[in-house]
Amino acid sequence: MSPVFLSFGTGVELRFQEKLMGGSALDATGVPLPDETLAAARDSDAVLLGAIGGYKWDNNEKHLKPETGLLQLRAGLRVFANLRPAAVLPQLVDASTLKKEVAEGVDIMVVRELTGGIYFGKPRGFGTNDNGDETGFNTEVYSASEIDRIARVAFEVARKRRGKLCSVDKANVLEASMLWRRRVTALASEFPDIELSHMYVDNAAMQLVRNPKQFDTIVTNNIFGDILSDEASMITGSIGMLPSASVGESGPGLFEPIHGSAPDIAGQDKANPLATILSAAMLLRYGLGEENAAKRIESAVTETLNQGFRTGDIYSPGTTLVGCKRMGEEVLKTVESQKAMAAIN
Ligand SMILES: NC(=O)c1ccc[n+]([C@@H]2O[C@H](COP(=O)([O-])OP(=O)(O)OC[C@H]3O[C@@H](n4cnc5c(N)ncnc54)[C@H](O)[C@@H]3O)[C@@H](O)[C@H]2O)c1
Ligand SMILES: CC(C)[C@H](C(=O)O)[C@@H](O)C(=O)O
Ligand SMILES: [Mg+2]
Repeated sequence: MSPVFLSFGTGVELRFQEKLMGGSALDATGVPLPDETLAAARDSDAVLLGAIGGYKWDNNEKHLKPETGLLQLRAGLRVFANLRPAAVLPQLVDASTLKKEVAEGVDIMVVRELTGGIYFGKPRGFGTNDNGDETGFNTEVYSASEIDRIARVAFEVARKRRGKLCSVDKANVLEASMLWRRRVTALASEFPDIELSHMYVDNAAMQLVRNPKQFDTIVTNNIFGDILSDEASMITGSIGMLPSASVGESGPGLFEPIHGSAPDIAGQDKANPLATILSAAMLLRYGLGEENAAKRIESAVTETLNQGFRTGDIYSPGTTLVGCKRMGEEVLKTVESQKAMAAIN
């Protein structure tokens, strides 16, 4: 596709290129992440990713799965730090499955390690044990430097928030977690202003629904971060609300909703587009340093919710049920009217 230019009304002009990955890339090229896509992503200032996956490719061999393409993209861009904010918007308290007094005011940032751990550790594969029984195996492995770099990001993130960092691990059982806890604890002396705590992941999963307000910033490994961020999303009302930003030491960041392709509702105009729209806001903020443009998108989302528009996943009585397309159009309308207001003032 040829580049598309978009004027943003804040003095920001973006040039877009669309590239295939995941199932669409598999169908068109036979691989989930074509070289051309990775090269274009590396050559960009930031990458916005649509959710991948679907039943059609679920039984593919591992190297031909859409998910493998996503892991290759994350690794290829070296975006080891995945920020997943889960904040309960006042307009959506009623959409939370938790009681109002538990959900109200929750504002958590999950800092998930994204390019290491069991997702990438070797050895992995299938085999046969001494009894002739088939096995499947993966390896949870972290190096000290991988832990240090994600912990540093998390301490810095906590510093810009409420100064509390909870490191989540399984150090009562797993060696990789024992090293994790030791390194995070050692780093704490560089951040004396941050209140560091540690929690086992099983307890953290429970505490997130018991009393989520106790959390400010959470730092954890790849797989625990995957699971806990989905859990945290439900406190906010829906996984359809949660954006994410993945960043590395240099190079473009990767911005994507935390949800998947929602194949159970595909083609029904039901999906909530706000997680993706809010990922675009994160792209502007963290990827391009365009804070004003990011705020403009976020306030358009807030305003659209204030006007009462809701997709099915965040619907509550008294609000207006709309589909995915209409929700997107309403956000766009709000951006346009804010742009017009800004031009008048
Ligand atoms: N980053 C990604 O691209 C990503 C993330 C998670 C899962 N996946 C892939 O997506 C596919 C489906 O996985 P899954 O069903 O476990 O997870 P999913 O996140 O796609 O869906 C889980 C549930 O949440 C609902 N949901 C998700 N996004 C929604 C939205 N925007 N609005 C309303 N409801 C929404 C779905 O309808 C479903 O009931 C799989 O192939 C999986 O590998 C991709
Ligand atoms: C699709 C899958 C590879 C991915 C992950 O496990 O990281 C997804 O669940 C996510 O949370 O982005
Ligand atoms: Mg996930």
